[in-house]
Amino acid sequence: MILDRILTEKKQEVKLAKTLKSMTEMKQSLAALPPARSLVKALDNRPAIGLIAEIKKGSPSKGIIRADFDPVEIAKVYTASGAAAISILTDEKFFFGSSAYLQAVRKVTDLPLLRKDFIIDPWQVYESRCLGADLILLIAAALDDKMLPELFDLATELGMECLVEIHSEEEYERVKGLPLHLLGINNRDLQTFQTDLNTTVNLCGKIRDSKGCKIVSESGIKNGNDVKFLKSHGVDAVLVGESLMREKDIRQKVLELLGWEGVA
Ligand SMILES: O=P(O)(O)OC[C@@H](O)[C@@H](O)c1c[nH]c2ccccc12
Repeated sequence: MILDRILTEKKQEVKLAKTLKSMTEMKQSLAALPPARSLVKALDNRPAIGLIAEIKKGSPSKGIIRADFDPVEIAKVYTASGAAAISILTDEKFFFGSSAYLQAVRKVTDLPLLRKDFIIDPWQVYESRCLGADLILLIAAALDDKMLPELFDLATELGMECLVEIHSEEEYERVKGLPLHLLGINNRDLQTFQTDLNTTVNLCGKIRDSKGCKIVSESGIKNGNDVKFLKSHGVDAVLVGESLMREKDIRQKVLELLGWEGVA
């Protein structure tokens, strides 16, 4: 499965990266950073559903999604159009991303930034904070029951929030003991790459009563109707990449997703 291939590569990548920059060095530079921004607070402060707009050049299943790709310009449009946060893919090998995109975007927006990568090692949590991330993604399927809480606690200690991603009820059972603030439900099946918004609907029903955390529906969200549908099932925010990246007029698409069509 693709996730196994990605994780094998990621382990190698982190091993090499650790030889180039030490954890001690990163710890020292943390003190100079401004505090991380809270996505939970940003979502609390808005009446409508929150949009986490993703900067995504490509993916393993689709190849290059947006050839004319300028992450800084895209971030400016997202910021000016009402996104609640920006997600930035930093994985190079499979998602055509870069840490440099995150650093560049940090300079042009005050929105919370989610570092979207395969975080499997504490070293990457420090690195994320140093790059300017406010939140990190933790994928339940990529982490065992020892590493998941360890990375979660470390991120919290560094002032960041975690978006904990699940795809099934079994995974929910594994993560529900954490002090979750943001629970991501990935509509994409990583074996088949198919997306099905009912993944969110089905899991939402089970999670809603037992948890006071924000629910973020991720992947395969194509238009304003999809967002309305998810909202009607109690979702607090949506994470959208591809359908924004395929648009010429990104601002218009953000407004459509947020249900403000015609406002601009
Ligand atoms: O491009 P989409 O279908 O709108 O999906 C965005 C986002 O959910 C997706 O990029 C994603 C969700 N979880 C991930 C984990 C790793 C890499 C990527 C992802």
